[in-house]
Amino acid sequence: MIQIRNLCKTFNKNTINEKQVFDKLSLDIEDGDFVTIIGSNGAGKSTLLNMISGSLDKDSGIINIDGKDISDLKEYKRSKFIARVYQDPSFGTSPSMTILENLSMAINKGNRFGLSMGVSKKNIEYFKEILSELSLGLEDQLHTKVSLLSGGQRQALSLIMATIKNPDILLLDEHTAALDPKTSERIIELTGKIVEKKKITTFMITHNLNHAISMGNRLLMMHGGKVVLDIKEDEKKDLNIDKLLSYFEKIQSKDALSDRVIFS
Ligand SMILES: Nc1ncnc2c1ncn2[C@@H]1O[C@H](COP(=O)(O)OP(=O)(O)OP(=O)(O)O)[C@@H](O)[C@H]1O
Repeated sequence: MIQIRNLCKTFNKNTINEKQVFDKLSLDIEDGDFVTIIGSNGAGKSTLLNMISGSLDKDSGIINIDGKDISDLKEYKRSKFIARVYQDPSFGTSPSMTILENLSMAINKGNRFGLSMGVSKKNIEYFKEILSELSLGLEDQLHTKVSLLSGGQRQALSLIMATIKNPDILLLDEHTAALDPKTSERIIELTGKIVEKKKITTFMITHNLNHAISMGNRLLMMHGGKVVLDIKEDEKKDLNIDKLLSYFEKIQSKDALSDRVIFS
């Protein structure tokens, strides 16, 4: 279980650019939850994932995972159990290396041995098996440099690399936003399959409301550094775009109302 308690984060403190993103944010996530996160620009979605992954330090607060506070643990230590896929397909892979080398590196992550240890005959067979499930023909291109792959192929590879060692937590930050609609659907489908098979606790930021509704068992809407909507299980199954848009409108009208109060 992930317990976030009283998380505070302000960028550029005591400067003209000071920006408070979180003021005592608290959130509980159950093991195996697949949480989709939506919200306006600047709502704090990426900052939340950055603080869970450790790429950003907290100001104060606690991030407990299975009862242990990890909020002071360095990012590289957290990466043993937290995996991440970014919006840019080039982030998760090494373009100058081959598919085989990338996968070998991923399967060796955290080991003290060089990547050659991962290039065993057994692993090659395993890599071919997982790649063939993608139906992208990558299993026959093990020696192809990743820089020659399309964005969708690279993102599929990034997902496989991120999850090959069965992380406890998977952070997806708009990981299909840079892909064309058809490829985006394929990567979403692959995401669903991997998460279901490996039972990984997953956070997926998306601006695609269809994906936010169709994927996962829980939906969070963030606004101004707060979780303003938290829809779980059965309620989420009943959700549709119209309902979600009406929630958005309510929140925006609340904002307009508070602006009016401030300026009146
Ligand atoms: N490294 C940083 N330095 C200064 N301000 C930052 C930094 N990272 C984020 N912010 C600010 O914090 C706020 C939240 O940003 P964040 O990227 O978390 O929003 P988001 O909900 O992911 O938005 P988007 O949908 O646009 O990606 C924004 O106002 C942003 O400008």
